[in-house]
Amino acid sequence: MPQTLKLASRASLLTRGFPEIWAELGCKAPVRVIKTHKTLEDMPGPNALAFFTDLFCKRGLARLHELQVRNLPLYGPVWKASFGPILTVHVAEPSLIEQVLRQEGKHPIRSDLSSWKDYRVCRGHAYGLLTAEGEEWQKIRSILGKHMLKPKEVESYTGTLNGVVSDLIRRLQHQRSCHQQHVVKDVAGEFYKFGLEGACISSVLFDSRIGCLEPEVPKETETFIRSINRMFVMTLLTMAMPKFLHHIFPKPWKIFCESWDYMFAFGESKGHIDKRISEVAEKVSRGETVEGKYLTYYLAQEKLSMKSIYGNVTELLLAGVDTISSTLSWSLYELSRHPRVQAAVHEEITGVMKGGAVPSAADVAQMPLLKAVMKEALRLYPVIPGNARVISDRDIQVGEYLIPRKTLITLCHYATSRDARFFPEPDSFKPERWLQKDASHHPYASIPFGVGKRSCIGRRIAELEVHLALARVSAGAEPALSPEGGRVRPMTRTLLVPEKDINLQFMSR
Ligand code: HEM
Repeated sequence: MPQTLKLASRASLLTRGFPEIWAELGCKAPVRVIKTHKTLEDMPGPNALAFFTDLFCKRGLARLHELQVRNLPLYGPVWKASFGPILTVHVAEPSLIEQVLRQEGKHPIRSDLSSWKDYRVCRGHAYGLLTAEGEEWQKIRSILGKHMLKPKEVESYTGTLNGVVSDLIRRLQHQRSCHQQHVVKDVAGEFYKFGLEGACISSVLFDSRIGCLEPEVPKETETFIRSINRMFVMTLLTMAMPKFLHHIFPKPWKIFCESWDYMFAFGESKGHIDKRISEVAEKVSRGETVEGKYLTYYLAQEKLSMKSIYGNVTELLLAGVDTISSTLSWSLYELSRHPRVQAAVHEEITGVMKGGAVPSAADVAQMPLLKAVMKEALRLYPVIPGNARVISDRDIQVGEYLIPRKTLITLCHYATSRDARFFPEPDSFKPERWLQKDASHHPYASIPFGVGKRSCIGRRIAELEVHLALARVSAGAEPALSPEGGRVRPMTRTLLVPEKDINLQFMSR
């Protein structure tokens, strides 16, 4: 009974107002509505020991995305869990994710507990757009946003990107010619190199090529990609470990720092940035017009310090590699498993690219099914399965809970994008669902690029890059699962990536 009363009083609306005073003044008493909320204490969730056991003893770190799906029916759409020293509130309902994002404020914070930031502080490196906060973030965002978010600006990268796609096609042809059954092993590995060479990376950032897609891949490219992988593996581990454990078990933090060291050194030591900036400065001083678009140049134009430019370039390099690779790998993997969809996509592409081997951005705009393939791949395999927000200046209401300021809030995108209420047959690859107007698609159920001020700044470049590559690869060859390849599932490595190699057979059309 006391418990019932307690709950009733929490959930009820209390009205008070000293009516006699208002009556004396000849007015009607205002109704003051005081809404009470549930607190963190009332929130359900796995106990710390169970969660810890799940994470460290049952390969839970790699299955974090699955835990989202498992916990939703157990605890409801909002639950709390301790991730090492960090208490995090999980939100797994689109309307509540929307509620969080609508309250994120002027300078949204993704996570203020990141080991990424600790590393930068430790080494004296500057923050880039991914890690910067407040006014600093706003400044970089508005410089880069001018060139990365405007459709017309992004379209102008088409030629450069198509050049990189041509190299990718040559590289895939070379790889498959080395195999009797035309199999390309570990396509994600190939698309890593494509990501690194592509879009904002070498061409767009440096306006020069770095040879990732040559038959002989430069050693430093391989090391750079390996460093990204190792850094992502160590990110969750170093965040989940309380800081004092870094001294007792130093290896994860050491590997984490060494990986970042290499990534920072990559841009600097190769001299791309300095070389390009001084070339441009010389041209400007001679009164010549500067051609070629690359983001480093714009950052330098705005008089950002070299330290800040290195920080940004390193983070942009990083942001464009796994994301592009995973999206392309899953798209082709699912097309290989669904020959009927593949045939329809091929018909669409050849209908638009009549006779022409290289599509333009305008051509891609006429390929709704191809674009739906990318959307569906990102719904099933969102590269960032659980994004985060920290609202630092005030408590916010999320559903029936009042979340104290500075709480880490995990947005469970993997769970919402596999929720049958919003996507019937949620585990099936059905790109056509994006072509129908369906009221059940809540706009926040599948948001692979995030929404709002802090959403992915590379979205338009990434979409163009993936669409151009998918169109060319699908036009020229028929991807199929390699005879020995089985089902490939996703795993969390901070980002969602294929658990094992995806090996695809490419038969010429
Ligand atoms: C399919 C590919 C991609 C996906 C799915 C993706 C997804 C995301 C997501 C979910 C975020 C976090 C958004 C948020 O917190 O609300 C993000 C942020 C970001 N992405 Fe991407 N991304 C992709 C490709 C790229 C590329 C190619 C670049 C580089 C050109 C890039 C650069 C960034 C940057 C710099 C941020 C941080 C933005 C900020 O904090 O203001 N992304 N991305």
